[in-house]
Amino acid sequence: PFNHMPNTYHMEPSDPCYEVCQRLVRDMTQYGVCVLDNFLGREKGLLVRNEVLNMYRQGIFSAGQLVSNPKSKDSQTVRSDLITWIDGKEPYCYYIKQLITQVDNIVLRANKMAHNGKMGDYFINGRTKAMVACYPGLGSHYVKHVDNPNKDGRCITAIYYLNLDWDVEKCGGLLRVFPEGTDQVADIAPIFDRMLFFWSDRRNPHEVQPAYSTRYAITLWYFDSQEREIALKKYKEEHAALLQQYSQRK
Ligand SMILES: Cn1c(O)c(C(=O)NCC(=O)O)c(=O)c2ccccc21
Ligand SMILES: [Mn+2]
Repeated sequence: PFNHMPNTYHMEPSDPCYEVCQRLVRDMTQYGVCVLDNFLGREKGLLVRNEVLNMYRQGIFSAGQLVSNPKSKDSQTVRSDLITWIDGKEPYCYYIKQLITQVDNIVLRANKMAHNGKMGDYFINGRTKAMVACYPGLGSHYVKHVDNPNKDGRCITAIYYLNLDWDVEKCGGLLRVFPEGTDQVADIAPIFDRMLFFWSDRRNPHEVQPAYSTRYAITLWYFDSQEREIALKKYKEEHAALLQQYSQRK
């Protein structure tokens, strides 16, 4: 979806997104994580938040995974995250689509302006749909994991948080990142209008700690063109082999 961007992209320092893109390149290169606060500004942030709340009220979110709570004897299940995937063309996602376009522009420009024309040695040429996630409180959480442990093509995770007046002491829901190669952890509160980027691979295991208020976020995963191409090829070969086996069954 990026062909609308001219290839030879030259960024004017006057361009408002210039310093944001510089920040992104610098932080990703140095830490592999980048936090940008007041990303859209309050007014636009609230418009995006309202769209997500309306989606939730309309029951558009599919039932999240049920995590049976091993600790409780009555095997009560703690409902975990609720998610829905959108491409932004849906009628009720006008402002979410604007957010997505804004993030696309920044990631693309950052990728192009990085020293050797690539950020983190990736060439970004696509992304997933947007995953809108809701943790319905009640201790719902997400266990420690790596987004892309096996080279499925995703190189950058981009998360936009929508939670007004979020107090981690009261509400929990902290994102804890365990950057590879250090004992230091990065604790990121899912506060309103905060944009977060991090490398999707094994460099950044992370967990969502139990949330006690409703916690909303919108996630985009950006693809490295080469890694994605190889992953798709492998996927097609595995698929063909499975069909072959199946068609030969007695
Ligand atoms: C709901 N949710 C997630 O919240 C995260 C995740 O890491 N979130 C980090 C965060 O919200 O701060 C995920 O990585 C994830 C992956 C697949 C399906 C659902 C998922
Ligand atoms: Mn994750």
